Amino acid sequence: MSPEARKDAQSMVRLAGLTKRFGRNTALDDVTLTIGSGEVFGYLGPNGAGKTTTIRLLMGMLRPTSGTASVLGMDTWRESRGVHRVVGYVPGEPALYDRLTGHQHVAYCAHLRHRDDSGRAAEVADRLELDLGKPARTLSRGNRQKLAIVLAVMSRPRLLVLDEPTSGIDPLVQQVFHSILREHTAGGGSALFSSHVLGEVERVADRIGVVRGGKLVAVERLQDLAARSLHRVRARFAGDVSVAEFTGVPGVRDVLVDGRTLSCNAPQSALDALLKRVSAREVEDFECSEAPLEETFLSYYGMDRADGSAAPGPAERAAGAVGHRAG
Ligand SMILES: Nc1ncnc2c1ncn2[C@@H]1O[C@H](COP(=O)(O)OP(=O)(O)OP(=O)(O)O)[C@@H](O)[C@H]1O
Repeated sequence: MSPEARKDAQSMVRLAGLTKRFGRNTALDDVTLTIGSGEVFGYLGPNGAGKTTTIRLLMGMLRPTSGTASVLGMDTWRESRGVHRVVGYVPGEPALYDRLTGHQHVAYCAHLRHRDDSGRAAEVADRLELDLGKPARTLSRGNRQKLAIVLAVMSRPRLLVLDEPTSGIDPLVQQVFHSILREHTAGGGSALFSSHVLGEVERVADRIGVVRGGKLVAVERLQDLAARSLHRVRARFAGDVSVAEFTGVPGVRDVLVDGRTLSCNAPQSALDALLKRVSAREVEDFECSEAPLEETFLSYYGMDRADGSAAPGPAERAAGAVGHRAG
């Protein structure tokens, strides 16, 4: 085995210069990334960024224009059958057979894989509070999503490919899903978890990657993002202040001044310098609180908000200024 092939077999997923064009539209542009054993990789990007294209390339449903995608050293296009044996896939819109019940879906998938996973399927369905006795056409969106999760995890795959798997599922059941995912990684399994918001992946991802316009613009460990967690600073002064008084402080971002009030975001490392600037003026009111991780993320990467609205302008300008390209 060549050193390159050995490296491939060690990493669960390996994307190398992966590019997909549809006519003149480049949906995915030179993406290079590895996902290791036991790792959950949160794959984030706004609508149309290239997440689903990446997943379809990974599942061998699309042929790369250039570059390669492999799972456990198997090329996802040329060796897709081998790849499908080790991957569990939860699509964004699960394709189910309307007339078949959950049990019948389980039996059908078990038949395709030549193995009986019905015990494991029943256990997962029970934990997700899903009734496997009902035909798919009678299931709500959230329950269809649960059935797709059961079908993906029941064979204990090495890799889970999850396309916004918890959309439509209530928060308590999402927690159950997260514990199923943790058990999967504790056993050495990996997951690629795609979403358009950090909130969906932040409790389970080890690393996050941000894709935008087909390019992987940043890859970062979630704990490093947490370490750079921003504080929201608000101050009201006795007289008018100017933006210029606060913009020069390294690390301070999203500075807004409205007459006598200042609002900005700052990592902990910038607080001392910022406070010295603030206290150079007469302060009437002051507030400093740690921002939720989602806000730190929005500020650095300019992603969509959970409610679908765009991130503010300064965040957009700062996007890509931190983090690093995937290697
Ligand atoms: N089969 C196709 N033919 C032509 N263009 C396509 C095709 N599939 C995807 N695209 C284009 O590729 C780009 C990336 O799309 P993709 O579906 O991968 O984005 P996404 O990040 O999954 O978005 P969303 O979050 O909305 O699902 C878009 O510009 C899309 O219009």
